[in-house]
Amino acid sequence: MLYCVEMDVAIPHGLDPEHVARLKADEKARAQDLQRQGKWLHLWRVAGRYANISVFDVASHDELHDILSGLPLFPFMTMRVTPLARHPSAIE
Ligand SMILES: O=C(O)C[C@H]1C=CC(=O)O1
Repeated sequence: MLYCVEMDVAIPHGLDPEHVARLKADEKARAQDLQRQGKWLHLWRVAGRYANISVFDVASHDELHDILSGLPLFPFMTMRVTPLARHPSAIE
């Protein structure tokens, strides 16, 4: 099942910079692991915003929720999830 997920990141200004750097490093490692597993198919920066648009390929709503809620930056992200269905005019 494919899902488009838009993630907006808002890290509070007062957080310890070392903690933030650790969170970002952990997030990057987790995102790259999920890409290698074929679950995080696309990861695009939204130009001009601390946000991304991603496409996930997972088995269920529950798997997607587990992945998203387990991301290290999850407490600082607002997510909008859109389930994707095949478009009848798509050629692949
Ligand atoms: O930077 C972001 O968009 C937030 C998050 C999503 C993947 C990742 O490495 O960081």
